[in-house]
Amino acid sequence: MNVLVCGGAGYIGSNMTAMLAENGHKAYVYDNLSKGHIEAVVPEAEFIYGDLADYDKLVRVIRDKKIDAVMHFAAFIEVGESVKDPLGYYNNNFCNTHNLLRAMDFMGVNKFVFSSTAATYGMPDEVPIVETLPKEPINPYGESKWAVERMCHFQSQTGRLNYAALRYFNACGAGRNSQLGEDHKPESHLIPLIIQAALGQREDIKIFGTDYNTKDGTCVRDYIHIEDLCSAHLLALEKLSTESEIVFNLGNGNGYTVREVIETVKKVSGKDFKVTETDRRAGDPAVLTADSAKAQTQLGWKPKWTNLEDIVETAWKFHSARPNGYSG
Ligand SMILES: NC(=O)c1ccc[n+]([C@@H]2O[C@H](COP(=O)([O-])OP(=O)(O)OC[C@H]3O[C@@H](n4cnc5c(N)ncnc54)[C@H](O)[C@@H]3O)[C@@H](O)[C@H]2O)c1
Ligand SMILES: O=c1ccn([C@@H]2O[C@H](COP(=O)(O)OP(=O)(O)O[C@H]3O[C@H](CO)[C@H](O)[C@H](O)[C@H]3O)[C@@H](O)[C@H]2O)c(=O)[nH]1
Repeated sequence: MNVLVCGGAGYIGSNMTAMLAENGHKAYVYDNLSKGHIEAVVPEAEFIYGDLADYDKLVRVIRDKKIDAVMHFAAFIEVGESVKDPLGYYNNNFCNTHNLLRAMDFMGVNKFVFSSTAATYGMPDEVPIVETLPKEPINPYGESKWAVERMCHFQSQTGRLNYAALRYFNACGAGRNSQLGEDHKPESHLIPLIIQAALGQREDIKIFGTDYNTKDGTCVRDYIHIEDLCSAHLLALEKLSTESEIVFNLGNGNGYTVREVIETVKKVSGKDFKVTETDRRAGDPAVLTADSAKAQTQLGWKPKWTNLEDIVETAWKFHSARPNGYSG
Protein backbone atom coordinates (compact mmCIF):
# COMPACT_ATOMS: atom_id res chain seq x y z
CA MET A 1 0.00 0.00 0.00
CA ASN A 2 0.97 3.64 -0.34
CA VAL A 3 0.81 4.81 3.25
CA LEU A 4 0.85 8.42 4.40
CA VAL A 5 2.61 8.54 7.77
CA CYS A 6 1.68 11.81 9.46
CA GLY A 7 4.25 12.63 12.12
CA GLY A 8 6.62 10.08 10.55
CA ALA A 9 9.72 12.06 11.59
CA GLY A 10 8.83 11.61 15.26
CA TYR A 11 9.75 8.83 17.65
CA ILE A 12 7.02 6.31 16.97
CA GLY A 13 6.21 7.42 13.41
CA SER A 14 9.83 7.01 12.27
CA ASN A 15 9.87 3.44 13.56
CA MET A 16 6.57 2.77 11.84
CA THR A 17 7.93 4.19 8.59
CA ALA A 18 10.91 1.85 8.78
CA MET A 19 8.67 -1.14 9.46
CA LEU A 20 6.31 -0.26 6.61
CA ALA A 21 9.26 -0.11 4.22
CA GLU A 22 10.58 -3.43 5.51
CA ASN A 23 7.17 -4.98 4.83
CA GLY A 24 6.90 -3.89 1.22
CA HIS A 25 4.77 -0.77 1.66
CA LYS A 26 5.65 2.63 0.25
CA ALA A 27 5.73 5.15 3.09
CA TYR A 28 5.27 8.88 2.55
CA VAL A 29 6.20 10.82 5.67
CA TYR A 30 4.26 14.04 6.18
CA ASP A 31 5.72 16.14 9.00
CA ASN A 32 6.31 19.79 9.83
CA LEU A 33 9.46 18.93 11.82
CA SER A 34 8.16 20.96 14.76
CA LYS A 35 9.26 18.09 16.99
CA GLY A 36 10.58 15.40 14.66
CA HIS A 37 13.93 14.80 13.01
CA ILE A 38 14.60 14.45 9.31
CA GLU A 39 17.51 12.12 10.21
CA ALA A 40 14.97 9.67 11.64
CA VAL A 41 13.23 9.17 8.30
CA VAL A 42 14.62 6.05 6.64
CA PRO A 43 15.88 6.54 3.05
CA GLU A 44 13.33 4.09 1.63
CA ALA A 45 10.56 6.53 2.51
CA GLU A 46 9.73 9.82 0.81
CA PHE A 47 9.67 12.86 3.06
CA ILE A 48 7.14 15.61 2.49
CA TYR A 49 7.46 18.76 4.56
CA GLY A 50 3.96 19.84 5.49
CA ASP A 51 1.64 20.87 8.27
CA LEU A 52 -1.63 19.14 9.03
CA ALA A 53 -3.24 22.56 9.15
CA ASP A 54 -2.67 22.80 5.38
CA TYR A 55 -5.79 21.14 3.99
CA ASP A 56 -4.99 21.88 0.33
CA LYS A 57 -1.55 20.34 0.64
CA LEU A 58 -2.98 17.24 2.29
CA VAL A 59 -5.43 16.80 -0.58
CA ARG A 60 -2.64 17.29 -3.13
CA VAL A 61 -0.38 14.77 -1.44
CA ILE A 62 -3.13 12.17 -1.08
CA ARG A 63 -3.97 12.61 -4.77
CA ASP A 64 -0.43 12.81 -6.19
CA LYS A 65 0.96 9.94 -4.16
CA LYS A 66 -2.11 7.75 -4.67
CA ILE A 67 -2.40 7.21 -0.93
CA ASP A 68 -4.30 4.06 0.14
CA ALA A 69 -4.13 4.45 3.91
CA VAL A 70 -3.11 6.98 6.55
CA MET A 71 -1.28 6.36 9.81
CA HIS A 72 -1.51 9.36 12.07
CA PHE A 73 1.15 10.00 14.74
CA ALA A 74 1.36 13.80 14.51
CA ALA A 75 0.32 15.45 17.75
CA PHE A 76 1.50 17.36 20.75
CA ILE A 77 2.23 14.81 23.46
CA GLU A 78 3.04 16.54 26.75
CA VAL A 79 0.40 16.17 29.44
CA GLY A 80 1.77 19.06 31.53
CA GLU A 81 1.99 21.39 28.56
CA SER A 82 -1.58 20.51 27.59
CA VAL A 83 -2.81 21.74 30.95
CA LYS A 84 -1.11 25.10 30.32
CA ASP A 85 -2.23 25.34 26.68
CA PRO A 86 -5.52 23.50 26.14
CA LEU A 87 -6.41 25.50 23.02
CA GLY A 88 -3.07 24.67 21.41
CA TYR A 89 -3.60 20.99 22.16
CA TYR A 90 -7.17 20.90 20.86
CA ASN A 91 -5.98 22.74 17.77
CA ASN A 92 -3.13 20.42 16.87
CA ASN A 93 -4.56 17.15 18.14
CA PHE A 94 -8.20 17.60 17.28
CA CYS A 95 -8.68 20.36 14.66
CA ASN A 96 -5.72 19.24 12.57
CA THR A 97 -6.92 15.63 12.70
CA HIS A 98 -10.32 16.86 11.56
CA ASN A 99 -8.52 18.50 8.63
CA LEU A 100 -6.76 15.27 7.79
CA LEU A 101 -9.97 13.25 7.93
CA ARG A 102 -11.72 15.83 5.72
CA ALA A 103 -8.93 15.55 3.14
CA MET A 104 -9.13 11.75 3.24
CA ASP A 105 -12.90 11.86 2.92
CA PHE A 106 -12.68 14.26 -0.03
CA MET A 107 -10.22 11.94 -1.78
CA GLY A 108 -12.13 8.75 -0.89
CA VAL A 109 -9.34 7.27 1.26
CA ASN A 110 -10.94 5.31 4.05
CA LYS A 111 -8.21 3.50 6.01
CA PHE A 112 -6.99 5.33 9.10
CA VAL A 113 -4.81 4.19 11.98
CA PHE A 114 -4.77 6.59 14.90
CA SER A 115 -2.35 6.97 17.83
CA SER A 116 -4.49 7.14 20.92
CA THR A 117 -3.35 6.82 24.49
CA ALA A 118 -3.87 5.29 27.91
CA ALA A 119 -4.57 8.87 28.99
CA THR A 120 -8.11 8.45 27.61
CA TYR A 121 -8.89 6.36 30.72
CA GLY A 122 -7.87 9.04 33.20
CA MET A 123 -7.59 7.53 36.68
CA PRO A 124 -9.05 4.05 36.09
CA ASP A 125 -10.76 2.20 38.94
CA GLU A 126 -9.28 -1.12 37.94
CA VAL A 127 -6.15 -2.52 36.34
CA PRO A 128 -5.16 -4.08 34.06
CA ILE A 129 -7.23 -1.77 31.88
CA VAL A 130 -9.65 -3.27 29.38
CA GLU A 131 -10.88 -1.21 26.43
CA THR A 132 -14.43 -1.00 27.78
CA LEU A 133 -13.51 0.87 30.98
CA PRO A 134 -14.91 4.42 31.17
CA LYS A 135 -13.05 7.06 29.21
CA GLU A 136 -12.59 9.91 31.67
CA PRO A 137 -9.47 11.84 30.68
CA ILE A 138 -8.15 14.20 33.32
CA ASN A 139 -6.16 16.53 31.09
CA PRO A 140 -6.55 18.27 27.70
CA TYR A 141 -4.05 15.89 26.06
CA GLY A 142 -6.14 12.80 26.88
CA GLU A 143 -9.37 14.62 26.14
CA SER A 144 -8.14 15.77 22.70
CA LYS A 145 -7.32 12.16 21.81
CA TRP A 146 -10.65 10.87 23.07
CA ALA A 147 -12.45 13.56 21.05
CA VAL A 148 -10.70 12.27 17.92
CA GLU A 149 -11.77 8.72 18.74
CA ARG A 150 -15.39 9.87 19.00
CA MET A 151 -15.13 11.76 15.71
CA CYS A 152 -13.76 8.63 14.03
CA HIS A 153 -16.51 6.53 15.58
CA PHE A 154 -19.29 8.67 14.12
CA GLN A 155 -17.53 9.07 10.78
CA SER A 156 -17.13 5.29 10.53
CA GLN A 157 -20.87 4.95 10.89
CA THR A 158 -21.36 6.78 7.60
CA GLY A 159 -19.56 3.89 5.90
CA ARG A 160 -16.82 6.20 4.61
CA LEU A 161 -14.14 5.50 7.24
CA ASN A 162 -12.49 2.34 8.48
CA TYR A 163 -10.36 3.22 11.49
CA ALA A 164 -8.23 1.70 14.20
CA ALA A 165 -7.71 3.57 17.46
CA LEU A 166 -4.67 2.17 19.23
CA ARG A 167 -4.29 3.20 22.84
CA TYR A 168 -0.62 3.05 23.69
CA PHE A 169 0.72 2.66 27.17
CA ASN A 170 4.36 3.71 27.74
CA ALA A 171 6.16 3.53 24.42
CA CYS A 172 9.89 3.00 24.84
CA GLY A 173 13.08 1.51 23.46
CA ALA A 174 14.71 2.01 20.08
CA GLY A 175 13.99 0.17 16.85
CA ARG A 176 15.82 -0.84 13.67
CA ASN A 177 18.79 -2.26 15.57
CA SER A 178 18.62 0.58 18.08
CA GLN A 179 19.06 3.20 15.33
CA LEU A 180 15.67 4.88 15.76
CA GLY A 181 15.16 6.07 19.31
CA GLU A 182 13.49 8.63 21.47
CA ASP A 183 14.64 12.23 21.06
CA HIS A 184 11.94 14.50 22.44
CA LYS A 185 12.88 18.07 23.28
CA PRO A 186 12.10 18.68 26.04
CA GLU A 187 12.23 15.07 27.23
CA SER A 188 9.73 14.09 29.91
CA HIS A 189 9.64 10.31 29.58
CA LEU A 190 11.15 8.22 32.31
CA ILE A 191 13.56 5.90 30.49
CA PRO A 192 15.40 8.55 28.41
CA LEU A 193 15.61 10.77 31.49
CA ILE A 194 17.21 8.01 33.54
CA ILE A 195 19.62 7.35 30.70
CA GLN A 196 20.56 11.05 30.68
CA ALA A 197 21.46 10.65 34.35
CA ALA A 198 23.53 7.56 33.51
CA LEU A 199 25.33 9.53 30.79
CA GLY A 200 26.09 12.31 33.26
CA GLN A 201 23.88 14.76 31.35
CA ARG A 202 21.72 15.49 34.38
CA GLU A 203 22.75 15.51 37.99
CA ASP A 204 20.10 13.03 39.14
CA ILE A 205 16.89 11.25 38.31
CA LYS A 206 13.94 12.33 40.39
CA ILE A 207 11.35 9.81 41.53
CA PHE A 208 7.95 11.49 41.50
CA GLY A 209 6.32 10.05 44.59
CA THR A 210 7.34 7.17 46.85
CA ASP A 211 4.11 6.83 48.83
CA TYR A 212 1.88 5.13 46.28
CA ASN A 213 0.10 1.93 47.18
CA THR A 214 2.42 -0.25 45.10
CA LYS A 215 5.07 -2.81 45.99
CA ASP A 216 7.85 -0.24 46.50
CA GLY A 217 5.78 2.94 46.79
CA THR A 218 6.53 4.20 43.25
CA CYS A 219 4.24 4.27 40.20
CA VAL A 220 3.79 1.22 38.03
CA ARG A 221 3.68 1.55 34.24
CA ASP A 222 3.43 -0.80 31.29
CA TYR A 223 6.47 -0.26 29.07
CA ILE A 224 5.99 -1.40 25.50
CA HIS A 225 8.79 -1.54 22.96
CA ILE A 226 8.10 0.53 19.86
CA GLU A 227 8.71 -2.41 17.52
CA ASP A 228 5.84 -4.20 19.25
CA LEU A 229 3.70 -1.09 18.92
CA CYS A 230 4.51 -0.85 15.24
CA SER A 231 3.85 -4.51 14.49
CA ALA A 232 0.35 -4.06 15.95
CA HIS A 233 -0.20 -1.13 13.58
CA LEU A 234 0.68 -3.29 10.60
CA LEU A 235 -1.80 -5.95 11.68
CA ALA A 236 -4.45 -3.30 12.34
CA LEU A 237 -3.90 -1.86 8.88
CA GLU A 238 -4.58 -5.26 7.31
CA LYS A 239 -7.78 -5.62 9.34
CA LEU A 240 -9.10 -2.33 7.98
CA SER A 241 -9.79 -3.98 4.63
CA THR A 242 -12.80 -5.60 6.26
CA GLU A 243 -13.45 -3.85 9.59
CA SER A 244 -14.78 -0.34 10.03
CA GLU A 245 -13.97 0.20 13.69
CA ILE A 246 -11.30 -1.44 15.81
CA VAL A 247 -10.00 -0.24 19.16
CA PHE A 248 -7.15 -1.83 21.05
CA ASN A 249 -4.98 -1.24 24.07
CA LEU A 250 -1.31 -1.79 23.34
CA GLY A 251 0.85 -2.69 26.29
CA ASN A 252 3.00 -5.66 27.11
CA GLY A 253 1.02 -6.50 30.21
CA ASN A 254 3.95 -6.34 32.64
CA GLY A 255 3.99 -3.50 35.11
CA TYR A 256 7.27 -2.10 36.42
CA THR A 257 7.78 0.42 39.20
CA VAL A 258 9.86 3.55 38.73
CA ARG A 259 12.48 2.11 41.07
CA GLU A 260 12.65 -1.09 39.01
CA VAL A 261 13.17 0.91 35.83
CA ILE A 262 15.98 2.89 37.48
CA GLU A 263 17.67 -0.32 38.68
CA THR A 264 17.36 -1.80 35.20
CA VAL A 265 19.08 1.21 33.61
CA LYS A 266 21.85 0.98 36.21
CA LYS A 267 22.35 -2.69 35.40
CA VAL A 268 22.25 -2.32 31.61
CA SER A 269 24.50 0.77 31.53
CA GLY A 270 26.87 -0.31 34.27
CA LYS A 271 26.66 3.27 35.60
CA ASP A 272 25.68 4.56 39.00
CA PHE A 273 24.00 7.92 39.45
CA LYS A 274 22.08 9.95 41.97
CA VAL A 275 18.43 9.16 42.63
CA THR A 276 16.35 11.83 44.40
CA GLU A 277 12.97 11.14 45.92
CA THR A 278 10.53 14.00 45.41
CA ASP A 279 6.82 14.69 45.71
CA ARG A 280 4.20 13.15 43.48
CA ARG A 281 3.66 14.66 40.02
CA ALA A 282 0.10 15.95 39.72
CA GLY A 283 -2.23 13.68 37.79
CA ASP A 284 -0.15 10.49 37.93
CA PRO A 285 -2.25 7.36 38.57
CA ALA A 286 -0.49 4.81 40.81
CA VAL A 287 -0.77 1.92 38.35
CA LEU A 288 -1.43 1.90 34.61
CA THR A 289 -1.16 -1.49 32.98
CA ALA A 290 -2.87 -2.74 29.86
CA ASP A 291 -5.01 -5.73 29.26
CA SER A 292 -4.06 -6.28 25.63
CA ALA A 293 -5.83 -9.62 25.25
CA LYS A 294 -8.20 -8.15 22.69
CA ALA A 295 -5.34 -7.12 20.36
CA GLN A 296 -3.71 -10.49 20.86
CA THR A 297 -6.88 -12.42 20.04
CA GLN A 298 -8.34 -10.27 17.29
CA LEU A 299 -5.13 -9.17 15.56
CA GLY A 300 -3.04 -12.23 16.34
CA TRP A 301 -0.50 -9.79 17.84
CA LYS A 302 2.07 -10.86 20.38
CA PRO A 303 4.56 -8.50 21.97
CA LYS A 304 8.10 -9.83 21.47
CA TRP A 305 9.83 -7.51 23.93
CA THR A 306 8.48 -8.66 27.27
CA ASN A 307 11.65 -8.25 29.30
CA LEU A 308 12.42 -4.75 30.56
CA GLU A 309 16.17 -5.31 30.47
CA ASP A 310 16.08 -6.13 26.76
CA ILE A 311 13.93 -3.07 26.07
CA VAL A 312 16.18 -0.74 28.06
CA GLU A 313 19.22 -2.20 26.30
CA THR A 314 17.92 -0.89 22.95
CA ALA A 315 17.31 2.57 24.42
CA TRP A 316 20.75 2.58 26.05
CA LYS A 317 22.44 1.64 22.75
CA PHE A 318 20.63 4.47 20.96
CA HIS A 319 21.38 7.15 23.53
CA SER A 320 24.96 6.14 24.25
CA ALA A 321 25.69 6.21 20.50
CA ARG A 322 23.96 9.59 20.09
CA PRO A 323 24.21 11.37 23.45
CA ASN A 324 22.83 14.59 21.93
CA GLY A 325 20.07 12.89 19.98
CA TYR A 326 19.72 13.11 16.23
CA SER A 327 21.25 16.57 16.06
CA GLY A 328 24.41 15.53 17.91
N1 LIG B 1 5.44 8.43 23.32
C1 LIG B 1 4.49 7.79 24.03
O1 LIG B 1 4.76 7.13 25.04
C2 LIG B 1 3.05 7.85 23.58
C3 LIG B 1 2.08 7.25 24.38
C4 LIG B 1 0.73 7.29 23.98
C5 LIG B 1 0.40 7.89 22.77
N2 LIG B 1 1.36 8.48 22.00
C6 LIG B 1 0.97 9.12 20.73
O2 LIG B 1 1.79 8.64 19.68
C7 LIG B 1 1.99 9.66 18.71
C8 LIG B 1 3.47 9.80 18.43
O3 LIG B 1 4.17 10.12 19.61
P1 LIG B 1 5.74 10.37 19.58
O4 LIG B 1 6.27 10.02 20.91
O5 LIG B 1 6.33 9.70 18.37
O6 LIG B 1 5.79 11.96 19.39
P2 LIG B 1 6.83 12.85 18.58
O7 LIG B 1 6.68 14.24 19.09
O8 LIG B 1 8.18 12.24 18.59
O9 LIG B 1 6.27 12.78 17.08
C9 LIG B 1 5.20 13.56 16.62
C10 LIG B 1 5.58 14.06 15.21
O10 LIG B 1 4.48 14.81 14.68
C11 LIG B 1 4.97 15.99 14.05
N3 LIG B 1 3.89 16.97 14.09
C12 LIG B 1 3.26 17.47 15.19
N4 LIG B 1 2.30 18.33 14.81
C13 LIG B 1 2.28 18.35 13.45
C14 LIG B 1 1.50 19.05 12.48
N5 LIG B 1 0.56 19.91 12.81
N6 LIG B 1 1.76 18.82 11.17
C15 LIG B 1 2.74 17.95 10.80
N7 LIG B 1 3.50 17.28 11.66
C16 LIG B 1 3.29 17.49 12.97
C17 LIG B 1 6.20 16.37 14.87
O11 LIG B 1 7.11 17.19 14.15
C18 LIG B 1 6.80 15.00 15.20
O12 LIG B 1 7.71 14.58 14.21
C19 LIG B 1 1.34 10.92 19.28
O13 LIG B 1 0.08 11.08 18.66
C20 LIG B 1 1.19 10.62 20.75
O14 LIG B 1 0.08 11.30 21.31
C21 LIG B 1 2.68 8.48 22.38
O1 LIG C 1 11.62 12.24 35.88
C1 LIG C 1 10.68 11.43 36.03
C2 LIG C 1 9.77 11.14 34.97
C3 LIG C 1 8.75 10.25 35.22
N1 LIG C 1 8.62 9.66 36.43
C4 LIG C 1 7.55 8.68 36.67
O2 LIG C 1 7.73 7.64 35.73
C5 LIG C 1 6.47 7.13 35.31
C6 LIG C 1 6.38 7.21 33.81
O3 LIG C 1 6.34 8.58 33.43
P1 LIG C 1 6.38 9.08 31.92
O4 LIG C 1 6.29 10.57 31.94
O5 LIG C 1 7.54 8.46 31.22
O6 LIG C 1 5.08 8.43 31.29
P2 LIG C 1 3.56 8.59 31.73
O7 LIG C 1 3.14 7.27 32.28
O8 LIG C 1 3.32 9.78 32.55
O9 LIG C 1 2.96 8.95 30.32
C7 LIG C 1 2.62 8.00 29.33
O10 LIG C 1 1.24 7.91 29.34
C8 LIG C 1 0.59 9.14 29.15
C9 LIG C 1 -0.84 8.81 29.26
O11 LIG C 1 -1.14 8.47 30.58
C10 LIG C 1 0.99 9.76 27.79
O12 LIG C 1 0.40 9.05 26.72
C11 LIG C 1 2.50 9.81 27.65
O13 LIG C 1 2.88 10.22 26.34
C12 LIG C 1 3.07 8.46 27.95
O14 LIG C 1 4.47 8.45 27.91
C13 LIG C 1 5.42 7.99 36.01
O15 LIG C 1 4.98 7.30 37.14
C14 LIG C 1 6.17 9.24 36.45
O16 LIG C 1 5.67 9.81 37.64
C15 LIG C 1 9.51 9.94 37.46
O17 LIG C 1 9.39 9.41 38.56
N2 LIG C 1 10.52 10.81 37.22
